Amino acid sequence: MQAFQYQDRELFVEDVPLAQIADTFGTPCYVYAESALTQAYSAYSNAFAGIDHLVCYALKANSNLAVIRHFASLGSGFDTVSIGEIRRVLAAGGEAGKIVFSGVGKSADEMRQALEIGIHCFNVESVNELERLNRVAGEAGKRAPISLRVNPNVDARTHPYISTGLKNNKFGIAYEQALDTYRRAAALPNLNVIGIDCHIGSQLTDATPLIDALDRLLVLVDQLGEAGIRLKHVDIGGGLGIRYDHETPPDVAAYAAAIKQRLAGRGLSLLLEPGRSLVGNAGVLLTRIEYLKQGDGKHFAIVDAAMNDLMRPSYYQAYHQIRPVTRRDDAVATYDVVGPVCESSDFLGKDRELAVQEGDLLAVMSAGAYGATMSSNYNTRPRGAELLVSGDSVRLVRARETFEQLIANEIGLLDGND
Ligand SMILES: Cc1ncc(COP(=O)(O)O)c(C=O)c1O
Ligand SMILES: N[C@@H](CCCC[NH3+])C(=O)O
Repeated sequence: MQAFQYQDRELFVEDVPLAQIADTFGTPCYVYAESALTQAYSAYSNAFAGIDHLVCYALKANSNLAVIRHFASLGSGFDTVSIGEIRRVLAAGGEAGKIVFSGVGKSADEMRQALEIGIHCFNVESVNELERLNRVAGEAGKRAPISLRVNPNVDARTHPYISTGLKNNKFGIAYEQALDTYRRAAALPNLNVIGIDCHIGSQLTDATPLIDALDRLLVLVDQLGEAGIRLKHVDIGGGLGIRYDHETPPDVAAYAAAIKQRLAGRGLSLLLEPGRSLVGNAGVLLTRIEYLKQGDGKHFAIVDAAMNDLMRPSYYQAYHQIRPVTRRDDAVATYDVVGPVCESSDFLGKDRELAVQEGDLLAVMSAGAYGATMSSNYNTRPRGAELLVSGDSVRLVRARETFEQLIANEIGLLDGND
């Protein structure tokens, strides 16, 4: 079932008209469909059934506690990139033993806390990080479970800002240095070498580079085995794309089949770190048109959401479909849909054919991933509310920020600290 669809002229989320949500909770707001979260997760768990695997949802895509809790209830693990994200997982009821901790810049304090919490694995990205983790673990009287994030030097063929697996990217350990680095890791007393991982980029619309990357990791796994270093798992990261416009993203089942074939008989368990493909099409950004404006040769629909709410269009020139919440028969015109922020790059969509009037609601589609999590308070704009819909029930899962919250860390300091 499609989670967002028209019934007559009204766009619904599951069984609820989006217009009703806007009236009750105001705009802008993010609206998530629980059925779409479940469906996306099930696509992975069904496709990988039969092999030892753990889906570690990358919560940088959407870290709302209710979303995390839902995935935890489905059995998910979590890929995290800060102690803050780890604490979110715990706050939402996720299991510490199913958390992997990625990222190039883990601080000693983050390591200490993650060791105390007892996460499943540190995905280590450099030799210096390895040595720091060994020291911190020794001081804490622990042994840190580690995987090395290897940079397989594979071109993910995606937007350069979200490509991470080429040798000129900051991520991971260079492929040629991986064997040596594993030998060093195995010799450090406070580390327990359990895995290998990679993540080559995001919004991949062809799975071939992901499979190529896995093949390259498996060559290393074999070489490590010959050197007496036996790994328990391979973690192939995230990256599967979604349909924003006319893309045909890789089918999870076909992707799984290719992976299963390569892992057969190896005795390795599999970790995956999907983010976007679990949440992207489960959310929309709901916004209301404040003004229609006729420029010199341009029509603008000025809405109450902006680049601070959804930065993907201005940051990556990313395309999101924009749909009217109530369809009209009025004449269609071509609009740039823009926000109130004081930047020319503040747009949500360009040259969109819409039949709209002032006061109408628009739904910016496919906004469940890297929407709310990348939002900011630029122009002192409070972040909007977030709602989670299941059938005909609507739950407020993040309240709209208030002005008082925005200035809270400044107000007491206004007259200086002396
Ligand atoms: C280490 C790591 N794992 C997983 C992901 C999730 O990627 P995606 O949302 O493309 O599935 C990311 C983000 O790109 C990442 O950096
Ligand atoms: N933020 C990016 C994805 C980056 C993933 C993080 N490694 C996006 O919106 O597409």
